[in-house]
Amino acid sequence: MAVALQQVEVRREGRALVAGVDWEVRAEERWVVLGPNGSGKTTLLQVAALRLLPTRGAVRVLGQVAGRCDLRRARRSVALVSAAVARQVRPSLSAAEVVLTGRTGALEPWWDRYEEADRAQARELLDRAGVGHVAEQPFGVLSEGERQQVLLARGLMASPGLLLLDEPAAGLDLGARERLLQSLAAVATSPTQPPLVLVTHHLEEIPPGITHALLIRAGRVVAAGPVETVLTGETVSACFGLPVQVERRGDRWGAAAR
Ligand SMILES: Nc1ncnc2c1ncn2[C@@H]1O[C@H](COP(=O)(O)OP(=O)(O)OP(=O)(O)O)[C@@H](O)[C@H]1O
Repeated sequence: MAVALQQVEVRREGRALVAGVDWEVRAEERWVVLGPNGSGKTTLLQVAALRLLPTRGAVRVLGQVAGRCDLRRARRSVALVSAAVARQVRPSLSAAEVVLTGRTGALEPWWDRYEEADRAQARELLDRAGVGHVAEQPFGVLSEGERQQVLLARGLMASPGLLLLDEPAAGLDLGARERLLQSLAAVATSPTQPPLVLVTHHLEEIPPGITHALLIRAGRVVAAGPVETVLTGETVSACFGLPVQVERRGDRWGAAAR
């Protein structure tokens, strides 16, 4: 079991941001977490990333029990790709350095020593994502689409046991989104890659290979399970609070108001 949450609750300023969450992610599963703005998706991802301890409930990630393990060590096996990570990166670092430092989750190349094999792996990850040509460019000048590919490569560089992505396709144009979804699908469909959890607002941003979905509204789980049973008009309407029609076209999803 990669993630096991039992009755997890996170309270801030007297308010429950998430409550009563039971959720299990197995090694072979690839999850999408969907929900409206402010429903608690990022909070839940932070808990699964061992970056946030819940106020109540039990959290076990990759065999480590939160509150009973060395969190700094345990966190190293969980890669988190998010806008918060992107903001921490020094803009003058090259794309290749951003990926390379992902090996240990460092923010500066001088924090660690790297072998030639590490540098080669960073280059290969960028090539595989189709952004090898920006390897020597400063991260700060990259387009949003290139940046997301670099951040995904950085996450994979750590050879994580769990890969968590918070809204990776937000703000991307159609082409950049489709290229990122291709990279994500390659990870999601590979049996040698770790379990993956991807947070999004849009069914159109679900990459091929996603097997399970968790729908959350106002901090509570509306539905969780295999995509075929969870991504229906009824549950997605309940989650977003408006009547929507859900469509599946091949290995892609879509939704529109009814
Ligand atoms: N540290 C905090 N203190 C108080 N409230 C917080 C804190 N962090 C988050 N919140 C609130 O918790 C709620 C859930 O936030 P969260 O970021 O988890 O939602 P989300 O589903 O990821 O939202 P979005 O889709 O808009 O990114 C929001 O109402 C937010 O304002």
